[in-house]
Formats: sequence, structure tokens, C-alpha cells
Amino acid sequence: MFELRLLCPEDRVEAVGDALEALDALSVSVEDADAQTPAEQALFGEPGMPPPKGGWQRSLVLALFAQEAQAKEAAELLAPQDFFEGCRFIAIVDVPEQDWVRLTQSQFEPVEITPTFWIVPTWHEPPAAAQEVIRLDPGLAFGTGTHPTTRMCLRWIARQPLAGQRVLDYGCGSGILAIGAAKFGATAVDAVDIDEAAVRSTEANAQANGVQLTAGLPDRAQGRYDTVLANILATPLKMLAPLLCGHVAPGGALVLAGILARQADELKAAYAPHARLEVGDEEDGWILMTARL
Ligand SMILES: C[S@@+](CC[C@H](N)C(=O)[O-])C[C@H]1O[C@@H](n2cnc3c(N)ncnc32)[C@H](O)[C@@H]1O
Repeated sequence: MFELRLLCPEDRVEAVGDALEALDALSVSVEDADAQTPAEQALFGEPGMPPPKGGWQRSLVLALFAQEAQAKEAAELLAPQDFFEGCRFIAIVDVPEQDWVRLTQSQFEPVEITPTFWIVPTWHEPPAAAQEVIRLDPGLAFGTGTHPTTRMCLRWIARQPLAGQRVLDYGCGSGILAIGAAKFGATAVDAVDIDEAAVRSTEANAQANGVQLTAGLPDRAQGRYDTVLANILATPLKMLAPLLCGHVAPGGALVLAGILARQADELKAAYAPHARLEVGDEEDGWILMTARL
């Protein structure tokens, strides 16, 4: 295995990742180039820090190729092109397959949502107590179950009588919430995201989990839903208030995450004309807010 390593500014990461995948990279992963330094950034924001929009300011893009010639060819093809601007080629490194697999796998362990509901990477056996399992491997889209905001939404899903419901996952990322809703009985699930890579990732993950859903860009959300889930961030959630509430059927549930505890009041105020938001869960400084319309 050969790893092509590039340093990319945040706004080039997606284009470069897509191009490397199109050139037969077996996988593309992204890391914080400033990890372990004072400039290290939290991926999804932390109390007191502005959340990075979609990634780190300086990202290390790591593309794995089966052959060294493929990695060299990819570097040579991409280097002269405009979209490579601002990126710096670092190296092509021979990575022993076993090390790479072990390293990736060691970073993603099964995640317990409830004692009987687990997120399990494909290389792990589900725990014996698991009755509901979402199979998910790390990819480019957000949502592996390791972030508190995702876990709180999944815990909420596990507590609800979703059987027969129409559910919307707005800002689906990997599709983890939409897949969870389908596993817990929702019969019509729409998953939407502004990021096309997230839409593709959701489709692939749904298929791998044997669930039916429709994934697309935000205009794919149509009509009213019994449950609307949106794990985004406080600022877009405030702007989306009329739109999200407009998608909730009378008596339906609205579930919002990606909100820091100290942002509860501003969210309540933004939603007040449409819905009465309450804090439903809290973990590591993040809250889940819900409303019944
Ligand atoms: C924090 S991730 C959540 C992913 C997944 N739903 C979860 O719970 O783990 C937020 C997602 O919302 C998407 N997003 C951000 N702003 C959006 C908007 N205005 N409309 C739709 N999707 C948006 C992002 O592309 C990203 O995939």
C-alpha cells in the first residue's frame, strides 16, 4: 500500500479528496495537520471556540493506493491543475498493509448508544447484548456515532415509537440518524444534506445496513413529517427555523442538535414563533432540544 500525503487548505479538501477517489484511491482520509500542536482545532467546535465549518484550516489529506505507480500518477495528474492550488505535496509513503488496517481499525471501536443499540464498524462483531446495530465505517461524511450530538439524537430515536412514521433527517452526513430511524421502524425516511458527498455516503451506508431511504439535496425534503431530526449547528439551525418547523406534521416532533448548552436561550428565541423548544438531553456541554408541534 502507498499513501499519497498532501497538505490542503480547508476549502480544497473536498475537491482534492473527490479527485483522488476518482483516480482509484482505495481510501481518502483527512486529518488535522496541526494535531498535537497549539494550533490544533476541534473538528466540530468546542465551548468557547468558533466551530470550523467543514474541516481544519490546514488538513492533511491521506490517499491510499494499491500501487506506488498509481499514487505517483495521481500526484502528477493533479499537480498542474488549478484545483490543486494552495495544496502542498508532501510525500508518497510505503505503508505496510497490516499497519494501516490496524491503525484505522484501532481508532474506531463499537459505540454504545444504549445497552442494546450499538454502532459497530464492519471489522468488529456486534456485542452479544446488541439487538439493534448500525454498521458504519469511517468515511468523509460526519456521523460515526462518536460525537455526543449524534449519540444524543440516536438515544432519542431509540426511545421513540417510530413505527410507521415518516421521518426527515436534515443535514444527514453519513446518514446515521436516518438509518437509525429506519432501524427503529420508520417506514418512510428522507435524508438530505447540502454536501453531495454526504448524500452519496448516506446512500452507501443505507444499502450496507439493508434499510430503505431516499437521500438527496435539501430540496428533496417534501411535505410534512412525523419526526424531523437536524443535527447541524446553532447558527444554521436558527436560520432554518421556519423551514424545519414547516416540515413537521401537526403533533409531530422536532429534534435539534449541534447546540452548545450556553446557546439554549438563543435557540428557544429563534424557534418561539413556530415551536416551544425544550432541552431534552445533555452530554459534554452539548444539548439536544425537542419540540412537539
Ligand atoms: C454535524 S453533521 C451531522 C451528521 C449526522 N446527521 C449526525 O447526526 O451525525 C451536519 C451535517 O449538516 C450538513 N449541513 C450543514 N448546513 C446545512 C444546511 N443548511 N442544510 C442541509 N444540510 C446542512 C453538513 O453538510 C453536515 O453533513
